[in-house]
Amino acid sequence: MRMRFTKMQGLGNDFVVIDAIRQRIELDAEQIRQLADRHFGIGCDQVLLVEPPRLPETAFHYRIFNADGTEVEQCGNGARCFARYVRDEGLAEADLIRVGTAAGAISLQLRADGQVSVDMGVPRFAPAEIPLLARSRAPAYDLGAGCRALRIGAVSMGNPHAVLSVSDDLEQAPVAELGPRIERDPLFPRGANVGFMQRQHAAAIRLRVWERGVGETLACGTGACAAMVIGRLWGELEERVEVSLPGGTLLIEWPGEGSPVTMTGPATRVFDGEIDR
Ligand SMILES: N[C@H](CCC[C@H](N)C(=O)O)C(=O)O
Repeated sequence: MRMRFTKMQGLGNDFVVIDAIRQRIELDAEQIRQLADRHFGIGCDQVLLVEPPRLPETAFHYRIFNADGTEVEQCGNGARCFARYVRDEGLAEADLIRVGTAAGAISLQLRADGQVSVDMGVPRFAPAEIPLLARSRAPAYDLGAGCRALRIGAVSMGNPHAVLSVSDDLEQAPVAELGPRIERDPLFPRGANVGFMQRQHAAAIRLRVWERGVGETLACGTGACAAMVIGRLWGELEERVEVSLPGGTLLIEWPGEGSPVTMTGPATRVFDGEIDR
């Protein structure tokens, strides 16, 4: 049976977007892995499903699957692509689109300049997926990862994030070595995305992210939000921060605790296709 899809990307974090409103879609973890495979499938970091709404006052349900087949709670770069997709496909007319996710509802704002702003919701410091935070609200934690004690911040953007501050050259950061170890550390029973943040000044950071269920990606939207929030809690960042990732730059705004985080950046359609499934 043929399935239509659209390949999209947000700062090089790439997606296979599937309309599950006008197509009947049933995909198990193995089929997701096959679609995401960069040699035997289409290739992407995440598969995104566009579904009819489930939550009140939302226009769609937005489902996210990592390349390893796991379904997750939130994806920031994917949210911007979701907005662009439903608009281009004529599934939505409004510039402001409210969608439901496994982490609750978020608002997507299509802007006149072609970028998309997303209200990513209020960061959570004592969520079930990071029980460590329930024990203490200190924004920084010492974590013994092997022989090195690391200073680490942890926050949920609906999905779990660990954030490490890196003082020296970000290109030399041990992303491939420490990323998977922290992703699977018992402190994060549902796994974690791991951000390596280098502060440039109070309004700019550089960031690399080892993503749960994928590995290092060219950009991570929720990771950019998490890093900015932790940096701000550490008293090092202002409320508007440019986050430079290997794939490009996001603007992250957060007034402070109890307020939602806003992420602004691009969303690009790459090609449409069909695949047998
Ligand atoms: N790997 C993430 C999901 C995708 C997040 C990322 N692509 C973004 O833009 O936020 C997780 O397992 O929570």
